[in-house]
Amino acid sequence: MALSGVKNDRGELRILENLDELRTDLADYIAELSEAAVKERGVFAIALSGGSLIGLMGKLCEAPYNKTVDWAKWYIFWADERVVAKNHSDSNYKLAKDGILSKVPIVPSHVHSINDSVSAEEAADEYMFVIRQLVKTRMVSVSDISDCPKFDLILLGMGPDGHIASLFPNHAVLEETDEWVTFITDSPKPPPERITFTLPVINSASNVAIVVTGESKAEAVHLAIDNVEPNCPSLPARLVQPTKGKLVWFLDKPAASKLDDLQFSE
Ligand SMILES: O=C1O[C@H](COP(=O)(O)O)[C@@H](O)[C@H](O)[C@H]1O
Repeated sequence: MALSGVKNDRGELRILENLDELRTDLADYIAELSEAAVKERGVFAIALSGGSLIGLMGKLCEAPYNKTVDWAKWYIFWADERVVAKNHSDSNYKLAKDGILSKVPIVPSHVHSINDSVSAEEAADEYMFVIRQLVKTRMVSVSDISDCPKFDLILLGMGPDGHIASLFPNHAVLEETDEWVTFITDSPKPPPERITFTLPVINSASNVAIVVTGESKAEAVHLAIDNVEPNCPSLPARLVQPTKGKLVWFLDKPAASKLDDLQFSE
């Protein structure tokens, strides 16, 4: 049985009994947001991450979602990408293509992955340009309080160190507020070269979901969500605070095991 509730200003928590329930709840959540965005705007602009998230989204390729989701209206982006060839096993694009995009009727021209034949800096600049064009045509909305794109949904995973997208703890990239997309060449987790959405873009989204499973991430979940002393100001996951949008955490029980005072109604 799922536990669900709101914790302080850290968003909605959904703690699922097991991975199968988490996969179903996540698929339902994405399908509902897709339907709402298509009804309101005619399109659904979704940004993916890599890592364990993609496997956890797998139910979207199964019934009923494979038939009921309006895939033709999806515009796909990446919240972060490793600067490797698209057919490299480290590529977040390849992970999503093999795991999801090749299994549902997405329009190929709606899939916006990075240019894998240029430097990290050029790839970030080009990606930002592409997003800018799609903001101009309103395929991606624009935030009314910042000049940032407002994605309908940004899906994030979180590493055991609390990193989200390619925003790592204590890294200067956390301070980047001028650009929508930036790059790093010294990622503490290989591969070193990556592009990433910046915090202002993540926090301008209409919806942000952080999907975390496993006991190895329980401490980072506690530091990201609970009122801890001293506060962890540079823990990237704690800096996800959508200005007007909604933040939802999808956790399995091991990932939630170190949270303080869980008082939820079942
Ligand atoms: O390197 C990355 O790691 C994070 C977390 O991955 P996970 O396998 O621990 O879930 C991922 O969200 C990010 O997109 C990826 O580039």
